[in-house]
Amino acid sequence: MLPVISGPFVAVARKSAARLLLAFLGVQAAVIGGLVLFDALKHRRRTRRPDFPHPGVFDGNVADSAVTIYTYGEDLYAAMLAAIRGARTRVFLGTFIWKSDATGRRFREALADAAERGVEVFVVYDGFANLVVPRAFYRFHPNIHVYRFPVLRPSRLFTPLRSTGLDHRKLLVVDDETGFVGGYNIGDVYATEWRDTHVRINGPAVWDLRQAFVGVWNTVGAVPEISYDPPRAWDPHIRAVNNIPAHLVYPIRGIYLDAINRARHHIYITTAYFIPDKQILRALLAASARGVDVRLILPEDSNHVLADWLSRGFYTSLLREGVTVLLYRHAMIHAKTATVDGLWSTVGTANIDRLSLTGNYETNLEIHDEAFAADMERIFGIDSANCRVLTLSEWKERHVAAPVSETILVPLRPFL
Ligand SMILES: O=P(O)(O)OC[C@H](O)CO
Repeated sequence: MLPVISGPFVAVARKSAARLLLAFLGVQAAVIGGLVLFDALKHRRRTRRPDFPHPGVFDGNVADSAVTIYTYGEDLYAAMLAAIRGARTRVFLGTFIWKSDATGRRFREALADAAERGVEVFVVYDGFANLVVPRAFYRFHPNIHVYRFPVLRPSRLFTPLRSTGLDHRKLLVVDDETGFVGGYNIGDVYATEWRDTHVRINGPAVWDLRQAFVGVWNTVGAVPEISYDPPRAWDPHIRAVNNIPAHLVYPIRGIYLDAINRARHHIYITTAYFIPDKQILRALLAASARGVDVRLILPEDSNHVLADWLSRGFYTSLLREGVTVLLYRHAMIHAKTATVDGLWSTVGTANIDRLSLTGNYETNLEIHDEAFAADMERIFGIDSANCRVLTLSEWKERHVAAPVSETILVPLRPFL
């Protein structure tokens, strides 16, 4: 029989554990403060060049739908605004970030003009992501139906934490004929200073994006309810895959895992924030170990210092297993894309981190088409030319404070 430990021993043990935890949290806070300060100082010397490569606009077809890939904000926004200005019946727009700058105003005005001429307009934007934007900016034309995704929902106190996500999607659907989805939020900085990827669809596959918008609109109780529209086709070559926290479904993580585990030749991933969970990391390492050419494009310095440091905590195991880590330089790369074996592609709103893969509302396209994958790989090649290849020997020589900081930040991985 095990001895029963109780009384003063338990109290002392509890006190020591609490002290240790507090000390660790203090060290963690100090490390984060130090990194933020270090980053701010580095920021002054960091060169951001507007002349980073713009891979261009790529037109093609997937099954019966026309698909265009955009890789530069100004080109994309021009196409989105043209679609809104040409709308005849209905516009659905969802965005995570909507800045109150010139670009933000252009979208607001185009939507107001559409509503003025009788087009039904539905808008969703995320409350948390736009906390810093004055509320007055979101005073829309009175005929526009608006849903501000709430920062706090009291009803969520009675539902599982995992069902409370942010709306991280960037979606536009016009007249059920034209749809857009990808990494671009709405704002000036994204128009010219960030490298990102978005896709436009014309044709039957737009139904998927319509359903992505309408399904969540109705699920969260936005008004008025939008009627269901049955699909005109069901094409396995292109489909939208939706994370819907309210339904506790997160299939985007699943399509990534399946595609990585199926890879035989190569995996090319571009992601703004790389904080994979154990299974995604293991799948990538296993692919590399079986001879698959695994390449990751990540920002050398993103706009989130903490995300960068958490990401760096994975570099040693990636490099040891032969994964090629390509660090995008002199501009932020915000794309969320991947191709596998020149056959499978995904483009969407989900980063490879927990927030996206197990937390937020997200929409990714999953595309099985060689010509589309070839265009995506052309883009990957152009982006690679703007990257620095990180080597294991260089990584091992980083300042001794770096691995210590990376280790101290490990417990934060599940939160980002
Ligand atoms: O959450 P994302 O991927 O849309 O990125 C947003 C930017 O980080 C804004 O700071």
